[in-house]
Amino acid sequence: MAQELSAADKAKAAAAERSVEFVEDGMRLGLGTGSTAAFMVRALGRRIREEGLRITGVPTSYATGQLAREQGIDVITLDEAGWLDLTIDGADEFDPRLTLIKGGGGAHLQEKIVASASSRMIVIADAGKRVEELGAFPLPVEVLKFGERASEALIRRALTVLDMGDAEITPRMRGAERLVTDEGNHILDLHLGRIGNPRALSAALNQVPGVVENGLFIDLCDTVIVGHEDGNSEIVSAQQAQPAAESLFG
Ligand SMILES: O=C(CO)[C@H](O)[C@H](O)COP(=O)(O)O
Repeated sequence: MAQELSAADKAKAAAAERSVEFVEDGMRLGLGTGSTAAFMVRALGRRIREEGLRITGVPTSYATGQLAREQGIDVITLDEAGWLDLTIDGADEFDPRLTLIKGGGGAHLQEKIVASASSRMIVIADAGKRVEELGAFPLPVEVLKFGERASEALIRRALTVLDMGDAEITPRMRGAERLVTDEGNHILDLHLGRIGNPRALSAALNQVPGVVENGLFIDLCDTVIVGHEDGNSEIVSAQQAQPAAESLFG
């Protein structure tokens, strides 16, 4: 017997189900990571089994890759795909410009590379992820293990220059151990409260030697599908959206 979904999962499932309506036969897809993205991967699996949908998928984490294979998706690497038609992923926060904080699941590095190699990025989220200003959710920064304390000190200096010097910085843990990302790195979470200028912050963080990537996604997402607990979903478009692939260098 199918298990009854919690209210929160109903909202995630509603967004995920709507998102796979954007998927067409033959597409090369970026497959996001997290609990909402997992609903999307399962919904794709259903379309493959029921409609014979043919797609190839590039997962953004080891976990998503495993689930995608179980669902019958033809999994390839990003380098094999070369270019992606669409990436569908979750997010931890999105603001009215559809700037995102991602990386709650520790996968934002691969997620950002995949989204940046896609013609389009659609985010699926429950309504609780919608904010007027980013920053209540801690901003993940992936750092090399080598010289991590030195990198953290420079991150602190960058935050101070940007008037956020008081922010707490905490190491991402998994139980009693440091979380190690799929790329073998650590994550530092920045507890900022509010991020006045995401672009300046992202640029400053990525200047620090040892920082691999931060969890701000700027001008990458053009559409958010918000799922609601009653099973309905709503499409939110950015006022000034750019195709994902054009956002970095025009
Ligand atoms: O960025 C992510 C993983 O790195 C996730 O997409 C984000 O954390 C949202 O996860 P969930 O759908 O479980 O709330």
